[in-house]
Amino acid sequence: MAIENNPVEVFDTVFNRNDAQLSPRLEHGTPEARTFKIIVIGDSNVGKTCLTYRFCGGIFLKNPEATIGVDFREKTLELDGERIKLQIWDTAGQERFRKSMVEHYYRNVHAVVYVYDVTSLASFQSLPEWIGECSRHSVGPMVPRILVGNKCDLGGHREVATSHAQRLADGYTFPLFETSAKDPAEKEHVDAIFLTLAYRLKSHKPLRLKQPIESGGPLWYQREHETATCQC
Ligand SMILES: Nc1nc2c(ncn2[C@@H]2O[C@H](COP(=O)(O)OP(=O)(O)OP(=O)(O)O)[C@@H](O)[C@H]2O)c(=O)[nH]1
Repeated sequence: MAIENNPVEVFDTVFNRNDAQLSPRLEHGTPEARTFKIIVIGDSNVGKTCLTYRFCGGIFLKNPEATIGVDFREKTLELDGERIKLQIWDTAGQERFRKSMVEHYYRNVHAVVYVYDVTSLASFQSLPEWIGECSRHSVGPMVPRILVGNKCDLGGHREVATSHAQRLADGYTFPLFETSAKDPAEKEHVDAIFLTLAYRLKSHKPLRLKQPIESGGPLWYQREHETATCQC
């Protein structure tokens, strides 16, 4: 659900419904999918909207408008024979678009994706503030989180070294992914971000770190013996 109108109207139409209403019942006879709410947060312009579009729709949005309040997308996955629905809340990076709705982002959150832009040191330096904001809004320490460095296709303009990001991620014990919403070859890595969270939420098991697929290539994490198919 893209929210493009007056934020106040949007607030009324979306947020005054409870989570059950946000996850409509499936047709009779279809197994109900377990639903998890994932919020995607980080500075404006880091690519939060493009990452969620790449995962949910398989496309790259060239000229997305700045998110006002929140955009809301869903994707249903079948993981090891179980239907899992991810409600992905793409939140506004700009403070002026966040104020009235911030409490609602953090209500009943199951997982968090923190995004920075590898070509913007400032967006990386903001991460502790975003992480602190989650804590201030009672997102508990057991809520799975992932750190994502986006825009890896712009390698020549990189301002955040992988080693630097890895140190931060290790300090918080979050997995780190580096990827690009733009590069179609990176789609698998974008999917891996959300699938990693989906498996974690489904099983309540800790994430297990494995070696990056190619040394020097994008970092991502994979769980053994797990396969997924997506139903859009
Ligand atoms: N080169 C490159 N550009 C990207 C990538 N992801 C997003 N962009 C561009 O970065 C700009 C911002 O992308 P958005 O997805 O709107 O960023 P956002 O974080 O959602 O921004 P807000 O809605 O303001 O919070 C757009 O011009 C995108 O086309 C990427 O992986 N590589």
